[in-house]
Amino acid sequence: MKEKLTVAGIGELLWDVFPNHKRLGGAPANFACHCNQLGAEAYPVSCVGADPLGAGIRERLGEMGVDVRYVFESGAYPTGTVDVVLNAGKPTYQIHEDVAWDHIPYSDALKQLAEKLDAVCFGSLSQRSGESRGTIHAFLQHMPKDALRIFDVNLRQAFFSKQQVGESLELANILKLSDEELPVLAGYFGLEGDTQDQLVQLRGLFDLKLIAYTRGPEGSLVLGANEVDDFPGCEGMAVDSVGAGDSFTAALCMGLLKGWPLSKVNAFANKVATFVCSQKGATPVLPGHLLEYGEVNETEEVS
Ligand SMILES: OC[C@H]1O[C@](O)(CO)[C@@H](O)[C@@H]1O
Repeated sequence: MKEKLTVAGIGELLWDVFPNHKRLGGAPANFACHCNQLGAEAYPVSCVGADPLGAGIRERLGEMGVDVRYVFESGAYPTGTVDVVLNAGKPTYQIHEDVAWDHIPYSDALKQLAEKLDAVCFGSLSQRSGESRGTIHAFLQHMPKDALRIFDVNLRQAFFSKQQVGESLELANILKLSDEELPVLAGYFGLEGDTQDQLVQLRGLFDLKLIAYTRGPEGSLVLGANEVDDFPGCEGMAVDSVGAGDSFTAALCMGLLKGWPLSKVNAFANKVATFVCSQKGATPVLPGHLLEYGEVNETEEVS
C-alpha cells in the first residue's frame, strides 16, 4: 500500500446556515474532511465565490488541516449556502441556486489529480448544472481503472433526474444510498422484490462492485461481490444528523481501501456516522478510538 491514500470529494462545498449559526457543508466536501481526519491525503474539489463567505470556507478547511488547492474561486458567482432547519435532529434543506459550486472549472490540474487518486466520492446535487456535471464526468473518466468511484446518491430537493442518476451509476463502481433513496431508484430502473433483491438487481444493471445501503439508526446493509453484511446500528443520541451519511461514506471508503473485511468496514462506518449524529454540524472532530479503529490486530483480521 502507498504511504498515504489519496482521495477526493468533488461537488458542492458550502455553508449550512442554521437559524443561529453556520457550519461547513456539502456532501463531497464533508467526505473529504472525514477522510482527511481518517489519515488520507484528501482533497475537496469545488468552487467558492470571491466573497467573505468563500474566504471563510477556505479558512475553516485550513483550520481542519484540509488542503484547499482544488477549491477554485469564481468571480462571477457567490459562495453556496443552504438554509437548514432541524426537526428532532433531522434536517430539511433549502438549497440556493446558481452559486459557485455550480461552476467548477475543469483543468489540467484536475486531470492530474484524478490520475493519482485511490478513490473519489461524488453525488447528484452538484450535477444539477451542466458545467459542474461536465467537470465531474471528465474527472471520473481520468481516474485509474481500479480506483474506487463512489456515487453517494444524496438526493436533494428536486435536483436529480433518472438520466443523471443513470449516468452517474454508469460512471461509478460503488454506490451508497439510503432507505429513503432506494424507492426512487426502484421506480427509475424497475427494481422488484425485497430490499436485497432490489440491490442485487441494481448491482447487476450497473456492474457495481459494492452497494452500501443505510437505514439511519437501524444500521446498514453492505452488498459486496460475494458477500453481504448486515449491521444492526449503534446506540447513540441523534443531536444533528447533517453529514452523518457523508461520514459513513468516508469511513466505508477508508476501510475498503485498507482491505478490511466487509463486516469490519460496515461496523466502522456505522460507528463513525453515529458519532457524527451525536455532535453538531457535519464535520466534528472524531475521537481517538475512531481514528485508531482497526490499527490493533489489523494484520490478523485482514484475510
Ligand atoms: O450537500 C447537500 C447538503 O447535504 C449535506 O452535505 C449533508 O449531507 C449538507 O452539508 C449539505 O447542505
